[in-house]
Amino acid sequence: MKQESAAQNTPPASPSPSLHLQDDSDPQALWIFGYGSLVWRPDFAYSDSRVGFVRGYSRRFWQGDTFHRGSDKMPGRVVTLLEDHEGCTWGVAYQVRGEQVNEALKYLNVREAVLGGYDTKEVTFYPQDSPDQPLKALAYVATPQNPGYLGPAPEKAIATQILACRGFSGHNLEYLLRLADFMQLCGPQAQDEHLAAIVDAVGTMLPCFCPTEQALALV
Ligand SMILES: N[C@@H](CCC(=O)N[C@@H](CS)C(=O)NCC(=O)O)C(=O)O
Repeated sequence: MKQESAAQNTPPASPSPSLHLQDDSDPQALWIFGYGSLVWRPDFAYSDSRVGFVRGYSRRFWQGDTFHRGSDKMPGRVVTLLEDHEGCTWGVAYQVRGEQVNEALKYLNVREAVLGGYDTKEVTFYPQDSPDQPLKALAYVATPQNPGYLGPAPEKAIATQILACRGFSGHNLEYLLRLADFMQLCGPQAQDEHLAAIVDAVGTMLPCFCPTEQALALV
């Protein structure tokens, strides 16, 4: 999906991201952008949510995961954001307010940073229903410097890895298919060729891995 070059806000790391990301309309509010498991399992209290996208980033299954969707011996693959001037990544932004802000940040620090190797980054989020009114949001991004980063691989190899891995939050295939389901719901304007190629590769390999009824039991 071609996008005009996005002005990318890359703020310095901030120990209190909410100071940089306050919602002008509600200083107590903070928006958190989810583009992977946060899309279907935020698991923190929030006051509002919007489907939409961020420009200047592409989603990639380039982060290893040895806890939620994999193990030390067989790391799974989960998503991160890659800076890409022509990129556009769809997801969900959640608004947290008042007490919810610290609760969400404490929870996500453990889930994303401590257990997942993600770091926080300020992004500009465009709500699907009002792209002319973008919002500042906090995103959790796994950079190449984090120890769990796996980097690029052919989509077929990524599919093979996903089919073989599971962790404390479930099978890696569930992670892939729930994200693919979300993208279907976003409509035809939401494209993710990387995700679609991995889903296609899984579809061609799944019958070789196990009969359909066993495959359905995986997720
Ligand atoms: N930060 C991305 C990716 C988050 C993600 O998938 N993180 C993993 C940590 S490795 C996770 O929370 N997994 C929980 C699960 O797989 O259910 C997002 O905003 O959704």
